[in-house]
Amino acid sequence: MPQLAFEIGFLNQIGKLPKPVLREVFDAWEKFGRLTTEQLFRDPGLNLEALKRALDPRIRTIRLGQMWRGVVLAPKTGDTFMLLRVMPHDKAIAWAIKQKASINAVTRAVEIRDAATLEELAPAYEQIAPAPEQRLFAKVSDTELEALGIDAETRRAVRILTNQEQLEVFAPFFPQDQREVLEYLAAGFSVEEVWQYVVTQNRQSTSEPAHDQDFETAIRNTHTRIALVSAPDELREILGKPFDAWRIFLHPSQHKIAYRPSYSGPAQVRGGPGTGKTVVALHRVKHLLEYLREGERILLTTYTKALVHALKTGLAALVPEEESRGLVDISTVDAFAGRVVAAAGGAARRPISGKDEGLLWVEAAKATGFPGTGQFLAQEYKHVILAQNLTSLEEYAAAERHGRGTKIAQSLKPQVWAAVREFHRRLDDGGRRTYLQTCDEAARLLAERGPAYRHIVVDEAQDLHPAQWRLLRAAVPARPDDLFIAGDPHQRIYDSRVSLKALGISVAGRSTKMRKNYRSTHEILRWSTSLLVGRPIAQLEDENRSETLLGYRSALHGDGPELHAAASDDTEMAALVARVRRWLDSGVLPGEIGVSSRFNATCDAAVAHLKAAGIPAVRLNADGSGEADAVQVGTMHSFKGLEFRCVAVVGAHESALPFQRAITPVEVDRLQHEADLMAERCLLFVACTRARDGLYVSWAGKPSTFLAEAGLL
Ligand SMILES: Nc1ncnc2c1ncn2[C@@H]1O[C@H](COP(=O)(O)OP(=O)(O)OP(=O)(O)O)[C@@H](O)[C@H]1O
Repeated sequence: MPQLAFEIGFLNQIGKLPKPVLREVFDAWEKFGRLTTEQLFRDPGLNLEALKRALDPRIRTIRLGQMWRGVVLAPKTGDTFMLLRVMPHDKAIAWAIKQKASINAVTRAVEIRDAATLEELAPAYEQIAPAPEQRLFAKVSDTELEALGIDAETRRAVRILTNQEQLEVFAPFFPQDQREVLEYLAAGFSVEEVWQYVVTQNRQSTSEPAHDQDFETAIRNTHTRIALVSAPDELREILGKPFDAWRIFLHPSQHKIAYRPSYSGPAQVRGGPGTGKTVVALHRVKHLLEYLREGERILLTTYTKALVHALKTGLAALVPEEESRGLVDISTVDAFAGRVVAAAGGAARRPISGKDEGLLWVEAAKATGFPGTGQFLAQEYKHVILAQNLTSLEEYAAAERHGRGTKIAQSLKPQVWAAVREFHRRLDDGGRRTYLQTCDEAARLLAERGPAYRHIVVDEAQDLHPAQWRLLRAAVPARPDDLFIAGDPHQRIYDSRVSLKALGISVAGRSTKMRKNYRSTHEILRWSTSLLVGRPIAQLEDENRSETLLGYRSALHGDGPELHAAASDDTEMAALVARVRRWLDSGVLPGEIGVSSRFNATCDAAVAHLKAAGIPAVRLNADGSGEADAVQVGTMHSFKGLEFRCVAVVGAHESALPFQRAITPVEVDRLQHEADLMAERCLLFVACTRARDGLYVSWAGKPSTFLAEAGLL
């Protein structure tokens, strides 16, 4: 029976297509399932039309109402058709006649290339190309390229390219699997690495097509880009939830990590923003649920409440069975700690806010006559005393102060310790406790009473403090598949420096890096990445090693970020309103727009201005819930882990980023000063990388120095 499969190019369009056109797609899909191949070709409603000037006679169009057409691959043999794109009539024809379909000889998957555009581009670049040995792929032989699936037609274009920028021009037109190979090679990976990271991933479990026209087999081999839908409800769900493409296509490299039967100990998945770490973490939970024994439970945990909300929604979509999901607790690490302490009947103590904690340190310093600042004490407490779980002056006196930039005399340590005791006393008197103290106590309780979970899956792991890691370590027995950790040190925005290795959590041999971004367009990504390029970022597993964004890339293309320099706060807000209105006018829904700023006050102002202009807008609740069909406005911290179709980053002025009050003065601690600056830079990076299709960055007066330093102005 014939069938209409869906190619990722079409799936990525779904969110932007008018609803009536999607209904037409649904009807067409049904028709493919109902008629014979012969009837399909003769059906006047469908009009499976061959195109006169088509480069590839197999590429045809189908009617989707009066104005729209679907571009379809109609192979000569077999009865599986493939919908590639949906466009208005003229555009569809213009696009369709330029495309060619082929089967990759190595991955055995179907690929589509814009052969006409490649032909058009090549001569101009050939004319300006330097000597062959100076070109981009000069060091890779034809045999090697062929072994990686680069066919002769692509090689002709490849041999002209001189640099990365030129590859970017050609890339969208290359066949998909081949494009990925070329991008990896250009990023400096060896032929062997590309084979391992890319080719073997894309050719998993494939059957050999019988001949070079056997598209039937090749379509079924193309797990990463083609969805075969068997039930109407399944298709309704796909068409109704445009951003859930990941549920259909877990890339093989993601699948391999998420569904590996077992890891012999803690495992880690890392990668830049939007590489699918959260998606992989959710799939890992699904996998672990399959094998969970009676009485066992899973903890899925992260840093912020907003992300907990997103994880709950994501897991509900992936694991529809409520009973199964009931075996997973989803909460922040702090909330988990609170539950452990409460369950043990510990005295109820209110958590103290960061601001009040700072004040308490100032008071403790004053009361004990400590000669330094409250800020120094707070950081010494967090990064040395709590981080290493030091419980006596003797332990503190003997401890290493790794990562601290100020030396302190041995003779001063008793004074530090006296201030710490005073701080504790004041907390006790007020019936208060810091979040990290609660984690510390919970870890101790679990160490006495035994672990609470069989598996723990951690998302956004880069921001957890050693005390939180100790809690997680105590909450799960050291067995295979105990901890699954997803994180990205480039997005470290809270001041926690952790080396998993130093905490006894070794992921050696079980750490995988993902490099392909599925969220943002290449243009947004390249711009945002400039903020961090060349700046050393410590790895999560071992702080003495650096993480890089080498090979990090996106296959999506679109507009680059739009920058706006305003003269005043008011004109900046007026420009924001105008920008949001343009997004809305182009069909973006209010809930698909995020507005982010460094400060709460700027967020409030943005909400007020948007509302005054009649645009629904809400502050993003700490728990991530809230009105779904309004523009979501939140601080950069609260945007962590989330994503929006369009993002406006406002208030990116010199006085806001970096925010001087968040930066420890050099004289208090040099290393801390640098770490704080980096966290502010990462904050801007996090905010910008939440955007899928549209990014807008504005400031009033002078722009943030981060923008100029990164060459982005
Ligand atoms: N294989 C895939 N195919 C298509 N889309 C994908 C795939 N994997 C992930 N995505 C989509 O990419 C986006 C980013 O995924 P996800 O949030 O898991 O990334 P992340 O690495 O956790 O990002 P961040 O670190 O920035 O929070 C999501 O919209 C997700 O649905």
